[in-house]
Amino acid sequence: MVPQEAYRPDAGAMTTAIHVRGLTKRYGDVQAVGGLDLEIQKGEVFAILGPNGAGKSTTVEILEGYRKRDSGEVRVLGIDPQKPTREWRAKLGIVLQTANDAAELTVRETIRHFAAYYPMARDPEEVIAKVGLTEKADVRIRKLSGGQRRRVDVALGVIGNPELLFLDEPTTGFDPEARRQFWDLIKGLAAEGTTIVLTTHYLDEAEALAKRVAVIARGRIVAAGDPATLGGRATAKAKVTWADGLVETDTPTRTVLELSRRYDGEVPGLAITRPTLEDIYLTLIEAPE
Ligand SMILES: Nc1ncnc2c1ncn2[C@@H]1O[C@H](COP(=O)(O)OP(=O)(O)OP(=O)(O)O)[C@@H](O)[C@H]1O
Repeated sequence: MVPQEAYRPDAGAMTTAIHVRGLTKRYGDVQAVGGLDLEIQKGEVFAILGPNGAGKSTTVEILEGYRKRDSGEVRVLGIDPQKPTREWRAKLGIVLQTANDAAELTVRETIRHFAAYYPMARDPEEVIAKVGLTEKADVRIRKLSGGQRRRVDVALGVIGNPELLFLDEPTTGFDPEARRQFWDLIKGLAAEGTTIVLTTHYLDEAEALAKRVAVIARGRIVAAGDPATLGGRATAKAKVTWADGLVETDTPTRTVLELSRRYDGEVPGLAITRPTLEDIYLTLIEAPE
C-alpha cells in the first residue's frame, strides 16, 4: 500500500500563497535584496515594513513578475513569476505606487473598461461603492484629488476579483477618514478569503490589518511575526510613569499597588506603557548587522 502522505505531496503548496528562499537582487553596486526568505499562507493579510531603500518594492516586483531575480527560489500561487501564465496573471491584483494615467475617462468608464479584461471580474458598481467613489463615478479622473485617484487605483487592483492582492503603499495621500474606509475595504476582502500583501510606512495600518508583518532592512528580513509580539514586544518591560517618577518593570501591577499605598490612594499622572510597534520597528531597523 502507498503511504498516506504519498497522496498529498502538494499539501503545503495548496495552503502556501508565496514561498521565497534565498532571494537576491543586485543593481550594479547596490545589493537591493540579499538572501530573503518569506512564507505567506493563503488567506493571510501580510504587511511588509521597512525604511526607504530597504528592498521592499524590489521584492514585491519580483513576486509580481515585473522584475527578474538574480538567484533564489520563488513561487507565487504555485508558479515561478518569471514564467507567468495568463491564468496566473488573472489571479493577481496589483496596486502600484504610481497612479494610473487614463485621466480623460470617468471613474465608471475606467473601472468598466478594466473589468472587461478579467474572466471573474467583480461588478464595477459594487467596486466603485466599496472604494467610496459612488458620488464621483461620472467625474473624469483628472478632476479627482490625489486621495480619490488612489482609490481608483485600489478599485482597479480588486476589479478582477484577485486571489492574491498586492498593495504598495496604498493609503499614501489619504485623509484619516478615507484611510479608515480603506481599512474596512481590506478587512472585507480578507474576510472573503483574498490573500493580501501590503507594503506600508504606516505602522498603525500594519497593526490594524495584518496578522503577520515582516520588517525588511538592508535587503533582508530582520524580524517577522504577529505585530502584537514582534521583537519581544509583548514581553518587554512596562514603563510606569507618574508625576514624580518613572520605573521600568516586569511587574507593573505591583509597582502601581506600592505607589497607591505611598500616595494613599490616587497616584498623580499615572500611566503604564509598553513599547509600541513603532518603538520595536525603530530598534529593529537601527540594529547593527
Ligand atoms: N531600477 C533600479 N536601478 C538601480 N537601483 C535601484 C533600482 N530600483 C531600486 N534600486 C535601489 O535598490 C535599493 C532598494 O530599493 P527598493 O525600491 O526595493 O526599496 P524600498 O524598500 O521599496 O524603498 P521605498 O520605501 O523608498 O519605496 C535602493 O538602494 C534603491 O536605490
